[in-house]
Amino acid sequence: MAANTLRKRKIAVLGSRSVGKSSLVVQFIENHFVDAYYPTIESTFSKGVAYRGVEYDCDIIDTAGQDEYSILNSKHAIGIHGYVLVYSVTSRRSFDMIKIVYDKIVDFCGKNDIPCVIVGAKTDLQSSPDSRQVAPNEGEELAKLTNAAWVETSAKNNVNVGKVFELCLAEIEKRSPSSKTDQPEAGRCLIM
Ligand SMILES: Nc1nc2c(ncn2[C@@H]2O[C@H](COP(=O)(O)OP(=O)(O)OP(=O)(O)O)[C@@H](O)[C@H]2O)c(=O)[nH]1
Repeated sequence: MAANTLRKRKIAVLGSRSVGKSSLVVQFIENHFVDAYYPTIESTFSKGVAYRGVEYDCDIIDTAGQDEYSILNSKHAIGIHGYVLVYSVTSRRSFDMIKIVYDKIVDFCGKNDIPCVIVGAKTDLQSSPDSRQVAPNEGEELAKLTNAAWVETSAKNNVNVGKVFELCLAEIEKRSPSSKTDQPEAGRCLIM
């Protein structure tokens, strides 16, 4: 029982509407791709993920799409160990939203080293001319700026989907003061 709770990790998936957050999560959890678009309200999925020989019990929270005016829901900051921030490589606007969402998380958590993975989704669409609006090096640059990991994916073709969550666990674990705790930083009380 204690061993299980030690390895519980909560990951929130955030980003603009329709960038492919649910498709990424559904492909990861259920191994299939949904072509239709159903706007998400919020869903939580659980899955065991092995990382470096350790099995983590991950809760993955698929959120409703954000825009610049959305207020960060405290449920998506308190008790969250790591973030997956998704943009579509076919949407410059969704890429610009990543920094806005990241800054909201930083403001909410009161610290600027947040375990996160920035994901450029829908790479299978880049083959049609002019459809790619965000170059890979822009994603990499943003990841450097935010001290995050970065990867491009296609939920449709199941490219790099598992890697997203492995990278997220890596970002969480490298900041973890001790593998003996399951309390995320944002969930702790700070007595001033
Ligand atoms: N070609 C392609 N289409 C994708 C991919 N991922 C998602 N889509 C499509 O993009 C649309 C939106 O995908 P969703 O996964 O619902 O997007 P979302 O970010 O969860 O949307 P919200 O719930 O509104 O925030 C759907 O029609 C998906 O089929 C992908 O990797 N490739």
